[in-house]
Amino acid sequence: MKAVHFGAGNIGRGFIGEILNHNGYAITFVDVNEKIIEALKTRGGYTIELADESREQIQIQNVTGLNNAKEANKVVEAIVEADIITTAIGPNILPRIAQLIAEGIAARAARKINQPIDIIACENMIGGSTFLGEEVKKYCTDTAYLTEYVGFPDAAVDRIVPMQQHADPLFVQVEPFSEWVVQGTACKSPIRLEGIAYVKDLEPYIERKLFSVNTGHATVAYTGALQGYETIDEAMQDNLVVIQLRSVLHETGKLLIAKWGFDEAEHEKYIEKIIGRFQNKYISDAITRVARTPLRKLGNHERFIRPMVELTQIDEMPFHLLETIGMVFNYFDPEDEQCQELKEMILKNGLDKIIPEITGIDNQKILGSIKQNVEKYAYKVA
Ligand SMILES: NC(=O)C1=CN([C@@H]2O[C@H](COP(=O)(O)OP(=O)(O)OC[C@H]3O[C@@H](n4cnc5c(N)ncnc54)[C@H](O)[C@@H]3O)[C@@H](O)[C@H]2O)C=CC1
Ligand SMILES: O=P(O)(O)OC[C@H]1O[C@](O)(CO)[C@@H](O)[C@@H]1O
Repeated sequence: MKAVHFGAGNIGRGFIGEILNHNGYAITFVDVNEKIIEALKTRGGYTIELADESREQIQIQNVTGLNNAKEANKVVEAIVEADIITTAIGPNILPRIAQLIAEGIAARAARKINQPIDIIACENMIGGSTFLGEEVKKYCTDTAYLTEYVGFPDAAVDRIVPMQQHADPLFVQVEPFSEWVVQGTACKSPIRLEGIAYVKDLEPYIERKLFSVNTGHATVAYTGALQGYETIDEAMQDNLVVIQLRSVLHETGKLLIAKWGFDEAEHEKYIEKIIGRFQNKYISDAITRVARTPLRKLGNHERFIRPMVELTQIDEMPFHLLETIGMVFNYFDPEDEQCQELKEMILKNGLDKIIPEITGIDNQKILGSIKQNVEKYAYKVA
């Protein structure tokens, strides 16, 4: 059994690789990072370590790598031979790999491969695989083959894998918790992997994960940055940060319970578990990683804007989410291109123009509340 996985980064090696390998797959990782790809090619394996007191190590074997910038033809061949394709590359990068995936699918069609295949995007994003499917379709001439034999089931992937700084470029330390949920009804292949929960309706799961784990983690990052911290563990020792986190999670919790009928007591436990995960003393996670690409995180369907807007639609005013949104607009990491872009947009066009542009909101009352909070936290952009 063969898998092709795009993105040999933290979650790719630290979680997707583990599940695929556990199910007996030989994995071809596809990435543009030459150092990682070379190491995968020469060593054919790597180590995952659990970030808890056990420090348990899991050996991943039977892997190799391909550099899509230099070995596109080989990637096409790997897609022809694959039984499953996965990605963990970043939502913004998905359109950049769509053409190559389309070429691989065209090659499968030309060789009359009638074994259906699923392509699962494991990104922090609602509808990630569906989005990738639409991008791939733009490059497909034989859309009938695509429709019949290729599935793009959406997925929610949950495991905190921080930035890795080890002498071994492949070694990856991960939190012990993990969860991978896939929309089973959208699968074209009969393959079912151990370690993946296949569900009929993914929406409640992806929203619960994105609006709790990711909204929460990002809240810690932006509130922590405001307080001058550099790591999540530092920030989590500050009561003000934890109070903001808990308040935001109770706001999104209210929405999730009202919208999807999650049990209130169970959701409370879910929130507390997440807070415990952020407090993991065996992980030191950079605020810059969790707060990265703020323009993307301010998008209409993303972790802050969507729950905030939906809460207003059920007559709730999410003051804490609005505060965090104010902080995101003011967050600045000189190494992050999107921070630079956001800062330039604010300085050049002003808040009244850019807030609706970035968030996709047209409700004047909500726009006014956002502006108020951006101004309240205007500590860097001035
Ligand atoms: N790290 C985490 O804890 C989790 C991350 N995710 C999601 O997984 C995705 C990846 O995140 P990470 O693994 O943290 O990021 P990462 O930066 O560690 O990995 C991304 C990989 O994609 C590669 N890449 C970038 N552009 C490429 C291109 N054009 N072609 C081929 N490869 C390319 C990079 O070289 C890198 O190795 C994101 O969408 C993130 O939201 C989801 C759940 C957990
Ligand atoms: O900014 P992105 O790409 O969503 O990735 C960062 C996120 O990944 C995670 O580590 C796991 O989902 C979160 O805790 C964090 O918010």
